[in-house]
Amino acid sequence: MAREQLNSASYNWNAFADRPQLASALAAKVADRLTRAIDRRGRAFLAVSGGTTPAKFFADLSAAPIAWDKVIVTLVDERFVPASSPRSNAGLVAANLLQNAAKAARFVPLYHEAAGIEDAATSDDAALRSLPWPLDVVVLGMGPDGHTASFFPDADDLPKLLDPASDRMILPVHAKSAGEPRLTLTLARIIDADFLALHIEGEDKRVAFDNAVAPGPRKPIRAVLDASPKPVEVFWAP
Ligand SMILES: O=C1O[C@H](COP(=O)(O)O)[C@@H](O)[C@H](O)[C@H]1O
Repeated sequence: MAREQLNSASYNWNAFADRPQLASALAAKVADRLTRAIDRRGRAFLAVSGGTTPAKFFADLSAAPIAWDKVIVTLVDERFVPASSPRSNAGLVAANLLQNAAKAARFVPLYHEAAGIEDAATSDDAALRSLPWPLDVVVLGMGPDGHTASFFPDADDLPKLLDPASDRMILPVHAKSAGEPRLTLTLARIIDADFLALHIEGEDKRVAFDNAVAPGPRKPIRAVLDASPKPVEVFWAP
């Protein structure tokens, strides 16, 4: 059900009675899109977000009976911390998604030891170029401030992160509100995806989303909705 058409893109609002039902539905949709990609091109390329929201969705997806050995999983963004850190998105993915059937997938992390975030982003960008772009599936999250990926409203160089014509895969992010330096997919790579979903939960995120799509100062999530050539599938539960 499309709640409203935006001035340059649209989104579809998929609301669920509770979070387990959302997790099950999103996992089934992502598994279906991955299988279609494998049927079409012999492999599938998935980018997922971290934070606190996706754990149940990851657990449901990890059990999906698909050809996980043909799936490459990477991150939409990463905090500049090792996988052993409780802040690590790679750690969240390892503990919740790369389990069960999904253990057979190939995981490509973003964090690696480097002199600094700029060096890490440069080497990530070079290393990830060999992956089978464009992404088949991207699942975004969103913070209460309207950030998505690591596109924080107070990020230095935010226009560069949000440039729909960027040829970069990965860029570094410095933002006071981010907690630590970040590595992020660029908006250009995100909107190239064959299937783009936004997974948000709770009344606070619904209000934040509604504020972001209302007229007014443009939040990063709105930049993604406006730039996406296809409707973004929003999955929400209270
Ligand atoms: O810092 C981050 O925040 C967003 C949203 O996280 P959530 O805990 O509010 O769901 C997340 O999508 C992103 O991957 C993460 O690095």
